[in-house]
Amino acid sequence: MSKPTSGDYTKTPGWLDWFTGPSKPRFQLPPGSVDAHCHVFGPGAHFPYAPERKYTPCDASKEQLFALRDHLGFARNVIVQATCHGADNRALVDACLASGGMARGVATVRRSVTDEELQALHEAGVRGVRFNFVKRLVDFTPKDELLEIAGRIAKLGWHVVIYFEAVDLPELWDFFTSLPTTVVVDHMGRPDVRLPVDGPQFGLFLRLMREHRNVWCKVSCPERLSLTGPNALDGEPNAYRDVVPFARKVVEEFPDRVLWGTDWPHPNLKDHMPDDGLLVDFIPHIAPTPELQRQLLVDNPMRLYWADQ
Ligand SMILES: O=C(O)c1cc(C(=O)O)oc(=O)c1
Repeated sequence: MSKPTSGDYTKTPGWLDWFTGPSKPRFQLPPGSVDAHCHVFGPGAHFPYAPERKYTPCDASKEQLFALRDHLGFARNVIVQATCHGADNRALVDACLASGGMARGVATVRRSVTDEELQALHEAGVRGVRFNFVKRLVDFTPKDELLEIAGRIAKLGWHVVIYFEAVDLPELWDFFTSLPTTVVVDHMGRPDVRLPVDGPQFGLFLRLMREHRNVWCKVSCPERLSLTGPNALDGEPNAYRDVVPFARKVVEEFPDRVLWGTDWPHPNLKDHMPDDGLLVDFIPHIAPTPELQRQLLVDNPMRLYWADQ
């Protein structure tokens, strides 16, 4: 793959660029698989980063994303608006439009968005909005504003993607369970994987999914959640073993409400940048049967993002 650039921007100190030589996965993805969580960053020279951003990344263009898709063997992408672009969805829309229908988007919008703008996003391929509660990534948005947005996008048949840390779930529970749409949780609600999979913290998340059948989960980002690895580098076939029991529990209990994505280009990783080919090799550890793999990678994302097909 071509190398990451950063144009006139100065990257956040310590920023790790995405890995330019991903291996070919050993795991053969089912035909039609969807990478249901990835981002584009800029390029900043065409699509400036938002003034209110909390980090400045290296660029990660649509061409580089689509090259990775083809290399890994995915058919489609769901591109999630990254916080470094704030509520300016131009890079996301540009990527969706350039994909020939093979990418859908999840946008970030403010209360001031007009119905015409929402309609234009829909036509570009946007099917959801993201509400972010991770304090190191965004400033607080009042819940009444988010509820108003949720009510408006529900009419378009869109869903809400939520990103939060496990310790904040008790406080956010009432808000999440009041949302009128399908709700997709990013990165399993970021559990602390040192705690037991059947303990109270992850138990609360499982309860959210058990009691609320509109809640879905991305069983993604083992590279963020893992504390003991081993990392997906240097041909490691069994990466991030400490995350496996958590993801596998969710896949096996809720096989029709799970999604998977690479999270490329992996913003804000601090200690290593994974080989995306080896990340794909993580999938059969959490979805061990062909049936579970097909649901996770094809049937579920197609139902949510390409419902018209
Ligand atoms: O944990 C993160 O730093 C992170 C950031 C973003 C974003 O900036 O949008 O998205 C993700 O999925 C994860």
